Amino acid sequence: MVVGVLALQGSFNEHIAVLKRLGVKGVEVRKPEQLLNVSSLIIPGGESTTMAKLAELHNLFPALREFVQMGKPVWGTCAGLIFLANKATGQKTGGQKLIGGLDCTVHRNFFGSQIQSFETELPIPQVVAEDGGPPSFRAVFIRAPAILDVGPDVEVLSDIPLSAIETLNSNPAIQKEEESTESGKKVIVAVKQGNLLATAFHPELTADTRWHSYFLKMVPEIEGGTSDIVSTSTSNQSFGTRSIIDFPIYQ
Ligand SMILES: NC(=O)CC[C@H](N)C(=O)O
Repeated sequence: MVVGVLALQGSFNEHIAVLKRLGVKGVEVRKPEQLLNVSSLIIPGGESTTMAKLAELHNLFPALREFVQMGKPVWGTCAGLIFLANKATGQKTGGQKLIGGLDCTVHRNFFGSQIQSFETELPIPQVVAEDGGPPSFRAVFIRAPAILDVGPDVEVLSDIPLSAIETLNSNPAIQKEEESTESGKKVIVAVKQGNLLATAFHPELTADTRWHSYFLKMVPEIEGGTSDIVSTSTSNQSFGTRSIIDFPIYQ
């Protein structure tokens, strides 16, 4: 099995390059039938409105929604996060089509325009951290969205204090959010909900592969993925031949 990367637009090459560095084959997905050949999917950053139009053109929405609903691991980065959200605000007039499945409201371009893009160090979530690795990761936000609220099944992995982003104080969306956020003035930038992972930042643009490794652990078919589950199993079956329902991670 290989990891699919939606390759309509955006930073799909960069994701494929990181997968390659981790010894995993990433393949470009542009047509619905190509989803049948992949175990999981990364939806890259880019421009979610354009991506939605291209997905519509290629008749990808039914297959993408089915892929999500089947419980296959899907990771959306930035525009990919918007694409996976159940609800988006800050959209262009007329809205945009979303795959949905991720129970959250995402605000497009939350941190401002392209020139207000920024990088910052954020603490690495415990589940993503690796032994001996640095305690933080470089989070690259490019005209990024932020998650404003999440449903009960959504686990928050990372958030960011609005006060940390000085240049953004002039952004009306942030000011509004600062007023409405009760304590700590934070917005959410990374979440997990079952088979879905979403990040507002771009790990594929850094040398730190820990977010990709974390996603790969959600993909049982990959050699090395969920290895702790396999090693504690009493089964002698080889990793690659076990059925998906044998893996507790899918429950
Ligand atoms: N880096 C990105 O993916 C930017 C996302 C873009 N602002 C959008 O709304 O789609």
